[in-house]
Amino acid sequence: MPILKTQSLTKIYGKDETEVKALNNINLEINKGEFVVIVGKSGSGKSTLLHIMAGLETPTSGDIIIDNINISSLDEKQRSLLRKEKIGLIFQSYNLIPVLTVEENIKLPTINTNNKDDIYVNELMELLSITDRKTHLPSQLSGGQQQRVAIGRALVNKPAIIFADEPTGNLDTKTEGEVLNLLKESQKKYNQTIIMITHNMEIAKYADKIIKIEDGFIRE
Ligand SMILES: Nc1ncnc2c1ncn2[C@@H]1O[C@H](COP(=O)(O)OP(=O)(O)OP(=O)(O)O)[C@@H](O)[C@H]1O
Repeated sequence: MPILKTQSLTKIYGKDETEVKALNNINLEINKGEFVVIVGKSGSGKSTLLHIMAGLETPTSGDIIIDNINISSLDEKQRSLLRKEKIGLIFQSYNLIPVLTVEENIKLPTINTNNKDDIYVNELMELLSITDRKTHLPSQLSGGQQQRVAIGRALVNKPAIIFADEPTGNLDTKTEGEVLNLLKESQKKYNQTIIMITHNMEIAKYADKIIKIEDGFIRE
């Protein structure tokens, strides 16, 4: 069953001589529980596609359907609620809140939800090996530890879909392996869908589906 579909998705930036067609008529179907990677050269449209599928940017035309809901038909408030409930986001820049501790950063997406599962927060911190840093601030952590906090924050609401833009781009090989294993464990346990941009063909090998983009077009 598809959890996410795109229909004739097109994104045009700029106008006239500065016009860039970043996405051209993209039709995709991604099933529940799939691990999907998006590959393609720099500037091919990967981030644009990921941001639009995650509801962070609007397409110029076309639709995104998540769990049978056409997100184009939602207003910003409804879209933000859907993101909170169904989507986890992991970016290369960690976007942690500097004045909040590790534990508070992880719990941030649970504010204003009924999700008050402290046992799961503790379990996540254990899995991420950051329990002993839970009262630390992001500035007191290494890059890899900060990324693990960002992953904890993305997973805390047990989202149906996790969007990740090169989540291991800044990590050493060992931490990269740990982070990927953690994501895969979570994916299996909660039947989550992972949609990840990567330049790393080793990661792409583990994917159920590879989406290749070239100049805004999907190449099968
Ligand atoms: N806000 C913007 N305004 C104008 N053009 C943009 C904007 N964002 C992206 N583009 C253009 O759209 C195209 C696709 O960009 P996108 O960031 O999606 O590529 P990418 O495949 O993610 O690249 P990279 O691997 O370098 O991150 C590029 O030609 C880029 O210059």
